[in-house]
Amino acid sequence: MALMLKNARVIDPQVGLDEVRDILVRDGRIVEVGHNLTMEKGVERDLSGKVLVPGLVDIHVHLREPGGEQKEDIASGTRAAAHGGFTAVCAMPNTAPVIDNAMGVEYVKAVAAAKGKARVYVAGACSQGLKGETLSEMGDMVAHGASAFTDDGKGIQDAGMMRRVMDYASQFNRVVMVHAQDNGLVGDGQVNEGVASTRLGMLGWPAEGEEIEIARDIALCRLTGCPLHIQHVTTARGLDLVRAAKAEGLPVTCEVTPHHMFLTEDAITDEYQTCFKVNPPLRTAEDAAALVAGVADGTVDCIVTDHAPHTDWEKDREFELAPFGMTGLETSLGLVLTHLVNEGVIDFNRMVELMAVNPRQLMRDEPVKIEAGCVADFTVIDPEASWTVEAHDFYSRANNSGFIGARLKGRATDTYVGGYATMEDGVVVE
Ligand SMILES: NC(=O)N[C@@H](CC(=O)O)C(=O)O
Ligand SMILES: [Zn+2]
Ligand SMILES: [Zn+2]
Repeated sequence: MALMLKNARVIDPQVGLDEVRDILVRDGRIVEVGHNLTMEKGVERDLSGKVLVPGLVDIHVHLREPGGEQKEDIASGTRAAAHGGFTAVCAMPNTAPVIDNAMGVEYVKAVAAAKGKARVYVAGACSQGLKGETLSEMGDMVAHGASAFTDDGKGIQDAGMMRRVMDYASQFNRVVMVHAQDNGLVGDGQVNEGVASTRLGMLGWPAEGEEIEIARDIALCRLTGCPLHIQHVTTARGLDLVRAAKAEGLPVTCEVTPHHMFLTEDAITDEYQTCFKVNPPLRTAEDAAALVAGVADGTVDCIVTDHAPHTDWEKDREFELAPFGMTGLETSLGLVLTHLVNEGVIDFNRMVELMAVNPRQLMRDEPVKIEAGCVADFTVIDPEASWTVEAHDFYSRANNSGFIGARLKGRATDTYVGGYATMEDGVVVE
């Protein structure tokens, strides 16, 4: 099938493009990028006033299938992705059962191929059952299509075990993505340790509970040479550690989430809103500002959502008993456009690097460039659309966003995966 996308402002830093262009697609790939293109037969769309970029990729998403389908499943989670403008996501392995062997990888891939509305990269666990004790079947998982490794949700407590994970993983050209959490320091921490934990009278989660593991894993990266990706960095000093590692030339990358950039510990009031209970916790305004600065100066490699859906009945209870996590797929782009691009903190080119180019590279996938021959994965953005985040608009099965009611400017209107629309005019295509 042929597809003609006309008159969008096409932005792609990989090919130095920021101009109005037409794009002709056939059989899932770009055939031509130019002016006044024509075709004989196919679907034509006029995208005047819209911005078209390489399809956005979120490499930190909890799709919850298998085992957590009451929160989300691969069908609903990838619909939320398409609705948020994402053409691909990386599914975290902390499901039930844990994705720690080839069969699990094959299962997620098969369901995604049958029911998904986005490409799904599968991250395999580093350790069996996320227990941090015995290596998972990494080689077998890579042979069956695993794109990266992580024990997300859990920090690997033992440094020797972490060293074995990195030694072993380094032979497969896959990145080890780490959830930096020292259990001895974090314990039953609920919120950031300091003003928030004192004010709310809850157990604190110190910044050091994250920073010490970041420092340790950077040292192990130096020892093993294994590419290391720090997940959801939340503190100024944690980001400084990554900055120094990069300056040293180590293969270290990192990600930040919109909620850690645009919300702080001050959001949690004496109403104890569980939608703000996330792992790692919301930090101080100074930390959030440092993350934004890192996004602007190049220290941060990717913006990810850590989309962590939960049911209303799990979240609607005492703060200490509610699970950690908030959703993000359907608010991420709007938040980044509103708070970073529209404010002039970053431009569209940098946004594309953070949300499309670098994530694909970390998944060891081929680049998607807006040039002939490349895969036709696109995100189309209306930069002028003003909208309010409302739970009833979500395609996700879950409502646990910390941004309900936020006024945003800019959103995805159309999403294309392999030349097929997964969202058109804001509606997910069935
Ligand atoms: N981020 C969270 O608060 N929760 C995640 C786990 C994780 O990403 O560490 C989850 O699986 O719910
Ligand atoms: Zn995590
Ligand atoms: Zn996560």
